[in-house]
Amino acid sequence: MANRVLIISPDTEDTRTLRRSLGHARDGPFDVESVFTLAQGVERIRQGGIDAILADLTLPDNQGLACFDQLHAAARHVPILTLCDLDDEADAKEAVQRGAQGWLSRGYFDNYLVPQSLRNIIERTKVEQRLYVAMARAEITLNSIGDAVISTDMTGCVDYLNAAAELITGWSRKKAHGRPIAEVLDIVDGVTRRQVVNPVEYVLQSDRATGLTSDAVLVGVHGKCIPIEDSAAPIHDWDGKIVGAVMVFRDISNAVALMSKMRHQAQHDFLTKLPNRILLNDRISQAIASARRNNANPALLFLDLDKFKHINDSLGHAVGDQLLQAVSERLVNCVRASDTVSRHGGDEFVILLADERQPHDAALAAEKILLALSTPFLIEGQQLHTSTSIGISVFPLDGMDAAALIKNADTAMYHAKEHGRNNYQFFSHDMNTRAVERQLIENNLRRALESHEFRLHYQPKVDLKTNRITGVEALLRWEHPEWGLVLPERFIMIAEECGLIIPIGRWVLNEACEQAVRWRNEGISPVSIAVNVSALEFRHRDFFEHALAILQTTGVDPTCLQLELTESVLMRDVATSATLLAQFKAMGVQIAVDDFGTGYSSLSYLNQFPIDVLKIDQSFVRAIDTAQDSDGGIVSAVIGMGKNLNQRVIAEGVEDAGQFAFLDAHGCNEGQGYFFSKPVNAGQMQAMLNTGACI
Ligand SMILES: Nc1nc2c(ncn2[C@@H]2O[C@H](COP(=O)(O)O[C@H]3[C@@H](O)[C@H](n4cnc5c(=O)[nH]c(N)nc54)O[C@@H]3COP(=O)(O)O)[C@@H](O)[C@H]2O)c(=O)[nH]1
Repeated sequence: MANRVLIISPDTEDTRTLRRSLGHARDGPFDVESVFTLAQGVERIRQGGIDAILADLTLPDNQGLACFDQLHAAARHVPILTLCDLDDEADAKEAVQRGAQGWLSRGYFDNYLVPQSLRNIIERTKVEQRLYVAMARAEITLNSIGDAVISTDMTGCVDYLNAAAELITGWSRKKAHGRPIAEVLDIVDGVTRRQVVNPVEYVLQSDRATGLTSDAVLVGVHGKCIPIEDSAAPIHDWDGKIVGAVMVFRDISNAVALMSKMRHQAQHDFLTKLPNRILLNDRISQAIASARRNNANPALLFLDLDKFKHINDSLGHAVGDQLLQAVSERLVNCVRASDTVSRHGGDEFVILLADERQPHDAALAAEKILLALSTPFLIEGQQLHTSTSIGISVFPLDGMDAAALIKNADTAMYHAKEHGRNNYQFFSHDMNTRAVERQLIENNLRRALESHEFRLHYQPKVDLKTNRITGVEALLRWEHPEWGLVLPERFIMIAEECGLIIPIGRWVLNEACEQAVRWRNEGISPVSIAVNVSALEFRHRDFFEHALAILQTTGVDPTCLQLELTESVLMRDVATSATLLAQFKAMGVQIAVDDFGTGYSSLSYLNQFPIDVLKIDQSFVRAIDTAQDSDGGIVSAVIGMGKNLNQRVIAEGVEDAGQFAFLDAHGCNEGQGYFFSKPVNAGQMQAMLNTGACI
């Protein structure tokens, strides 16, 4: 279809010339219309269909630039060429500044140039129109999509953001414009939270498209962290030269949440929400790997609810399900957060005690569980009683991997069932015996104090030169009504582990002080009584206050009391030990280091403590005259050290005349051991004290 040109001119000659030249144009004629005034021109433009305008700016109803402005306002998207005299082109030039496409000089309306010029400007306008539409389409599309788009120039400064990018980053297009991309897109690693290289920077440097590492997190302007997924690509100009980069990214919070939900579902039991077998296996493998590094003994507890089937069958599955949920809750409350309670299926649960150091800890956990499940469950208004049988396997003794440990804990659980249910059994026979023995002792210890089953025996310490008794060591004995005399080796450690050593230790100190007073009242000259103090007692916050109270109430002379502490007890917290010892020392209480030589104390630290006595451990005394220490080098070294530090040295465990002679010859002050006397009861000790020598 021919292009339609509107001529607006009062000059009929100009109009005729132009009509002729346009009507006979070589590439096809134009449809030409003409009007005389601006008002007529504006009216025609409004009707539409005009492709180009040739306008004289000297019209009867308006002239010059004002005339052009009005015309341009009416025909914003129609190209205009103005007509002017050759010697009066100023307005025509200014009109170009205001939007005209050019001008034609009167008298030079060339038959070839005029149509050619009109065709050019009409074509250019059409191209611009198409470009405008394309840009508008792109803009609308970019602002309608959910993906965020951001582009930069070659310096990495932002020059465009779509609506989604504004929403995710929190930056408006206006504020972001010209800012460095790393400022607008602060991207960190989702796991380490460390800054990652912005993909746009990579693209600008490499001229290559790239994707972001997985786990990328965008930190928005208000610090909100949004997991994102993105890709970035270079923008090239016509010559293929890189001029910037564009990055497309999207908020994947929902996908991440969904994925984590699916992962959780795949690894957890639907009913109880506990970890399932898959997750348990994974945790066991992790615990084993860490146990190899840390020398730990993770343990597995395999639980089967006793008579659960009966409850399920008689009261229905809904009640059974609720019972399983309630049991799960109690189990979780019985263990540490670092342990894993899992449901193995049905009424079976497996618990991983991840960083157990001693198999005994597994027994304690099992007891706690038995106790927790012994309280009835209240479900749908009914009281339900259940119990559990527990099998225990311990790494590495009972298995080197998850499968073996689970299998053996399961086997042990069957033994527990055979033992009458509601109990636990270790897979290993030895451990079972030890656990049972330990439990038995702990249970009996708990009532031993109230039942007055403890006694003190005394062993004399003897001056090696004079053979006179210099003092006694109080040694605890337990007279069990059925087992007879129980030695401390069998129960002291258990008492420490369950905390009973605190009341027992207080009883020992009180009894020793009362005995010293009883002997004094019997007319025996004051004798030094040594009492063993364990780590837990020494560290107890009230240890000093209690000891002071005992000294005051019994009325014993503090200089007659000696506290025996091992090196390891002293070294555990040097500063606290020094302070505490200084307090005792200020009262006149004597301090002895027991089992000297078996610990790892630093001599410079030891020097900080107000020590009166060093007790050479029996193992060194025993080694005299044996292949281990044929010349008694260790013993004589300790004796020499004690002398230099002005401390008395007592040799423990002296059993024969050879040891006695050696110690005496090397200047050891005192000795203690079966060579002089075994520990004896208070009456027998009193008889010796009466004579001053061992009988
Ligand atoms: N915290 C407390 N610990 C206590 C208390 N009473 C004792 N103990 C500690 O228990 C360990 C074992 O004590 P016991 O069975 O009484 O053995 C002592 C002596 O009977 C034994 N001994 C003494 N002479 C000889 C000897 O010639 N040969 C030989 N084989 N054994 C001998 O040595 C034990 C004394 O050891 P020590 O305390 O190191 O002087 C023991 O570690 C006690 O400390 C208590 O009330 N509280």
